[in-house]
Amino acid sequence: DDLPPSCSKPVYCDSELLHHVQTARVYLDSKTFVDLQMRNDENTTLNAFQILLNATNNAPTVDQLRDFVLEYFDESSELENWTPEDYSDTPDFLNNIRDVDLRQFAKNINDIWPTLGRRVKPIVFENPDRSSFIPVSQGFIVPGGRFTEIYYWDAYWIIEGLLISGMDGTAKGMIENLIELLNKLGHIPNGSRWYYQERSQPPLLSAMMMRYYEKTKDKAFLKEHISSLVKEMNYWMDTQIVTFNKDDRVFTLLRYYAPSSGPRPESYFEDYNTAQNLDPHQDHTEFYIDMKSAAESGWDFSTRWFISKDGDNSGNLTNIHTRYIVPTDLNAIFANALENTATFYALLGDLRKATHWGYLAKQWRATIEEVLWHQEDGIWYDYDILNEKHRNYFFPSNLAPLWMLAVEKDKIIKHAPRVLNYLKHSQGLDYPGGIPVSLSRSNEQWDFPNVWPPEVSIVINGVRALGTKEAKELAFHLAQEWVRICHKGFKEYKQMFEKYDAEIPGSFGGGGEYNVQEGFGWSNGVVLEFLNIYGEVMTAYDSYESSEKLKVLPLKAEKKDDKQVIPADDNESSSSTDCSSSEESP
Ligand SMILES: OC[C@H]1O[C@H](O[C@H]2O[C@H](CO)[C@@H](O)[C@H](O)[C@H]2O)[C@H](O)[C@@H](O)[C@@H]1O
Repeated sequence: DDLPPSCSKPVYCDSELLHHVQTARVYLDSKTFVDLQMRNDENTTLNAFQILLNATNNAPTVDQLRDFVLEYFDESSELENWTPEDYSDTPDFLNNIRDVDLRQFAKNINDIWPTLGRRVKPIVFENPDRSSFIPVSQGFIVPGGRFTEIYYWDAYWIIEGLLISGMDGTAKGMIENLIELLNKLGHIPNGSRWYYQERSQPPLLSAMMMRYYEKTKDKAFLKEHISSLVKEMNYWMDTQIVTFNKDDRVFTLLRYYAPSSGPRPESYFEDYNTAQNLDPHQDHTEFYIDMKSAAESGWDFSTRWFISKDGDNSGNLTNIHTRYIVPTDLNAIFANALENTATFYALLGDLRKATHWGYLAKQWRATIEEVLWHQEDGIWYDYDILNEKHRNYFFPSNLAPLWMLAVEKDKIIKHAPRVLNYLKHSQGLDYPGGIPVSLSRSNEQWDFPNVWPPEVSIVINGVRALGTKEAKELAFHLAQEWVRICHKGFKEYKQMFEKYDAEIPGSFGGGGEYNVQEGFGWSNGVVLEFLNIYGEVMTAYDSYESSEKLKVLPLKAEKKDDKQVIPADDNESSSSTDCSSSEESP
């Protein structure tokens, strides 16, 4: 076929070497091999492997493969630990958290940042062809565990947390790295590894820039990078656009689509084996594209991307058809990015361009309303363009148009009671361990019972955006529940996890193709986000003891106008707090 391989580095993406090492399961986690550095240049490595193939009649044993890998690859990391210069163990925001236990929890989370700080070793810049790491100039915060590189959409929640911790320079460096990757590859890859080259992740770059600008008012930085932000928007419009029918009308929106040949290199064994279970009429290349497109969504993997013969979400990975699903979150993020671009141009004084992007943003919001809004259920759903119907399943991403303010203000007011009603009856709020990412128990990691912190953030900020008293109370309640769940887990395991278990409060999630990871960038960002918004009124416990503690702790900083403080029914301390609210962008 004419498709490019997963990347332009054969050792890591497209070679007999990759195929043999990964299918022989030399390492239990497929990512381990593609993260190794070569001791020699690429040709020397590939030629040496060819000699081994010739000597073994193309069938090297696992031991021979293991010996080869040990001889030609090096397990040392491309990265060195890095303590960000702007890290402080006593950041100001701690003073705004009234509850003593939560204040300590926030401090513990803040203290995790330096443990996740990394920068690329100078040797990788000197020998960039010996590694799968795409070097970047600034230090950065990694998600944690096996994820020792930059991840595109993780960076959004990490940056939110960094800004709260007063680490504006580190947040800026994270954005600079993403822009460096964008300018090198023409788009931002899934992560800073070559094997992620041919796919991206949810396009949150401009939202990151907006968060950074709101905090710092750094117009010079905006001016320097506005053309890169536009470049990214054009990349998505050039490559991911899809035209489809709904109710005999033609619409255009974005979908995830990541065409390249072969299995995902970092999960080669898993994809290759799943492909052996495809029906004889199913095309392996198409299957690999849909797997990579799902990875591009960040939801790898989920029944969200399954379309069975009956047009529902049943089945397994062999039913994956990501490219035929128009996602709520992707289009909401994109509408927000269009609006941000308009705002940025207005700030920079270019009103002609501001008008152009603002017009596109309005169009995108109108299409979201026409295509994704489900009139009877009162919520936004993904749309199946194969079967021309909504995918009426509960996902936190159903709230993404609100989170990203991709809904016109008058529509928000109109929809608010129905959205709240939908949520209450969705069963998505019925679990003690948080809001599950779906209600389908599929054993995939982006399905029940897993709770993913960024999705919790999407729901809660989506509910906040509804703006009614009832919505504000629900948002506070959900945020407090979530912080308490993470606090419980932290006390028990001394860890923040990448995902949690909706059925067991504070416990980690599972399923999918790798063990649960600790660290964890976005989980830390989301807890800090809620403590920053509600720190004055949120409590770690309902007990008398903690409300007593709460009363005696003085607040150092004055109450800020830009915080939305919600009195909660179950929180007596909040009854004396003034209620203020403001329209905040997401
Ligand atoms: O190695 C398997 C997959 O791992 C990543 O996905 C998961 O971790 C990412 C980092 O936290 C996160 O962004 C993603 O949402 C998770 O599902 C990677 O992004 C995938 O592309 C990769 O195949």
